[in-house]
Amino acid sequence: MCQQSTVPLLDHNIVFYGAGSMAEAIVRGMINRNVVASGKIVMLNRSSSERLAELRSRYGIVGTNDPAHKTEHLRTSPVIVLAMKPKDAAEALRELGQLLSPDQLVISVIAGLNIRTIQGLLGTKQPVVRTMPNTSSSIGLGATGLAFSKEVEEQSRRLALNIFEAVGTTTVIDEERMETLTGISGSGPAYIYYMMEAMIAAGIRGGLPLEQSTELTVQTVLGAARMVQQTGEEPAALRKKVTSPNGSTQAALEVLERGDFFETVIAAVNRCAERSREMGSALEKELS
Ligand SMILES: NC(=O)C1=CN([C@@H]2O[C@H](COP(=O)(O)OP(=O)(O)OC[C@H]3O[C@@H](n4cnc5c(N)ncnc54)[C@H](O)[C@@H]3O)[C@@H](O)[C@H]2O)C=CC1
Ligand SMILES: O=C(O)[C@@H]1CCC=N1
Repeated sequence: MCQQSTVPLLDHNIVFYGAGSMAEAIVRGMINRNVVASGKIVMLNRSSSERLAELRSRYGIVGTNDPAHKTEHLRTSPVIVLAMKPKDAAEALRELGQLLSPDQLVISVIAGLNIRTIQGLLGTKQPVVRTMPNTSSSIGLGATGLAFSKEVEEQSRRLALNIFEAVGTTTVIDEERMETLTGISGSGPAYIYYMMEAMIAAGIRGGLPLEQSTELTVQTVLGAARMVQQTGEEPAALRKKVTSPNGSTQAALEVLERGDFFETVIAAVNRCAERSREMGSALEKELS
């Protein structure tokens, strides 16, 4: 299921446990889209007060790393978003499990960490939504995959979908496919940026100023994505329309083929998925 829609204002407090890039991307998107009043967003970060001050002034959110406030928010907020790195998750979840009551919804954005492990580390059969968003959520163009534990009731399911629909599209999948999805849309923006870096560099090496090379690259990527979206044509069909027989595009694509571009991208997606599983397994070991 893929959809994008405007949603009603959330009336819940929502705690972001970990206030890094991904948490900020979602918060920024939610505030931009007026999904929730900024005063209802609480961001907890382990170390840096500077980071929290920056987020408070940028978005008007409530940010704290005071232990008593943190405990109070974690105890009482109906929705808690786990947004720390996988390496920090086990400790945080063990601590969190002591504080939760059964109706609090836990939403995780952590790569590789599966629902069974989340519940195991919490030590409770908490309703859990496992998600994989991406940083484009910050401009409302995210793509988020979601899987639900069986404890998640319809209302909470809707709530989680509302949060991520507000910052882009949502795709509900079987949890077993979450690593593949991570390889495509979770990490995918980085591959596109890498391709853009190379195109910009090529423009500069060919004598274009940085600004022009960047503008041409950005518009090209944007236009290509929109063409696929708006024409409904397959990327391969659109590619063929650019490629005149024996022309310049064909010559360029032959170079990409010689570099095994297609299979290299697939190998990158697969390796990303495998790495997510490795991170998940490391966390699963914390259970024993
Ligand atoms: N950056 C991305 O594009 C995406 C990231 N993710 C997932 O999001 C999670 C966060 O990633 P980033 O935001 O990139 O990392 P980050 O390193 O920017 O942010 C994580 C933050 O969590 C804080 N933290 C760690 N342990 C904590 C604790 N016990 N209490 C409070 N705060 C704590 C850290 O101080 C840090 O500021 C990861 O698990 C990653 O797998 C998912 C999708 C995309
Ligand atoms: O690199 C990572 O592990 C995270 C997961 C998806 C995007 N960034």
